[in-house]
Amino acid sequence: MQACLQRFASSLIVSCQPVPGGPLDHPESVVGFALAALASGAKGLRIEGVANLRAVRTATDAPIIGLIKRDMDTSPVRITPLVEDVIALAEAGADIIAFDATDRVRPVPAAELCALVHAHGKLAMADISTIEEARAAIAFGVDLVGTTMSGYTGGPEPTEPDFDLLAAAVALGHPVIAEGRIRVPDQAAEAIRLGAHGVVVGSAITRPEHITTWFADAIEAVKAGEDETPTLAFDLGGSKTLVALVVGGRVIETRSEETLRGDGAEAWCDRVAALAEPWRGRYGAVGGCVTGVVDGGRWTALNPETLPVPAGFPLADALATRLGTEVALLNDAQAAAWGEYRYGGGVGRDLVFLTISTGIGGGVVLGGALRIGRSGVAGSAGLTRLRPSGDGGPIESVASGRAMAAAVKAVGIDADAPAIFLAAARGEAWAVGIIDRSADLVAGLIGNIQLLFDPDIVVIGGGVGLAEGYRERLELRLAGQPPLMRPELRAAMLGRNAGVIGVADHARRMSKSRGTKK
Ligand SMILES: CC(=O)N[C@H](C=O)[C@@H](O)[C@H](O)[C@H](O)COP(=O)(O)O
Repeated sequence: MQACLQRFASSLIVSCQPVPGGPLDHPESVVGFALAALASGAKGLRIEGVANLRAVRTATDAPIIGLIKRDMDTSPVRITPLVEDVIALAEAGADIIAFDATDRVRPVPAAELCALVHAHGKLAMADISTIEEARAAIAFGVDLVGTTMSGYTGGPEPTEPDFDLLAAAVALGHPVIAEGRIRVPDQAAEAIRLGAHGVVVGSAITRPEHITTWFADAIEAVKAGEDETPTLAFDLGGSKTLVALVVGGRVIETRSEETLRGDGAEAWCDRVAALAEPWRGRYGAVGGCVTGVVDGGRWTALNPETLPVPAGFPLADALATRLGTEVALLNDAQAAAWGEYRYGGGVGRDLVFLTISTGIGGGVVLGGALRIGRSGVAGSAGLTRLRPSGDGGPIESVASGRAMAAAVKAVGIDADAPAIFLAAARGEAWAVGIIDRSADLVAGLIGNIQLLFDPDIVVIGGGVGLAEGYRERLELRLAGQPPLMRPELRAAMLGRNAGVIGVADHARRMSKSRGTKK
């Protein structure tokens, strides 16, 4: 059966699920969608319902993920909840059987469904919504994990795919299928870049009703006066260069590639322009955020280890020449702070944003304004020291993901930050100790930030900041503060896109204010 997995490795799987009750909801259409998809590059299919599955099975021997959806009064679980569903799918010819493996009230334990799938000689795919569910499913033996259920277990439905969950699941070292809200080719490509074993696309290929609504809504929004012209935004970081088309708080398309550290600033600017080239003519304002300080259009490294930017590089001019328009620039953490303030975890509140990631950065938004500072370094929390120099350096050099990895390497353990968190979740003392040390320092930093700015909230982002158990560690350490000085922590909501969303909004504002200046 493992050969079946290989047949769609790094490939597209098309979910052929018509809108229930819609004009295309019958087996003939499902077979039509399936054959059209396979004729055009898809390597696998995802099919709902026994009648559809039987019809498609007769038409092709391509790998099929089968599922049955049910709406039950007793459980919110919809995808293949029952023993009889697994049996029916196996008999109808599914190669892989997908079932909801979310941690919710359910008629049959997910582990039992998994065992039953295996007993029928089929592969088991767990549709999960959190990294804990992924871990649990792998532990009880599933062959594949899918990000299918992320965003569908309560609360408002997101519009973007959950690539943070995908990356975290891939790090578990088990095959992962990227599924849910993948609507444009660049998102499918990004999922593969992040290490997905396969990418399931459904609505954007086989639900004309949904696709039509996306177009119609966009047109209606223009009629209603909302500006739907995309803004071009980019985020040039130490490991990745991301360009995006952004409308309001939505990223509608992205392209990205690795930042080649040795190439130098002129080449990094060339790459931004090359990545944005296919979108020429589609965007209005242009904004970009970068690791390091931007002051008066010039760019300087804050920490050359992140990216060796030459001091005072004329970034605004270099980009304006390549893109043929003015480019509004921000430091990446400041841009993310603004994004979280406008559209994410701290809309409209006085906030300090802290990203605890490879490095540690931050941004301050007070009274509705992003504080850039005299030289552009406002919010650079990772560079602060809790004691005068000579004590082992800035907080970032002890508490960041990179520092944590370096500290364990010094004692002979080879583990990056995600691996350290995994080891801590298994209860390994060395890993718990290193995370605690980081949380001690960052909690001290947050306590000081609260006293300096007294913000409504402190928004925590970054791979380390959002890793399992980290914010709880911070809360625990801050719980003893007197109520007046106790920070209110919030999780960042925009993930990897916070920078481009924030700087796009900043760019729109800058271009409007240029337009109104006579
Ligand atoms: C949450 C849930 O019930 N998802 C279902 C799972 O089979 C389908 O309705 C989705 O269409 C499928 O996951 C593909 O996603 P998208 O249509 O966004 O490309």
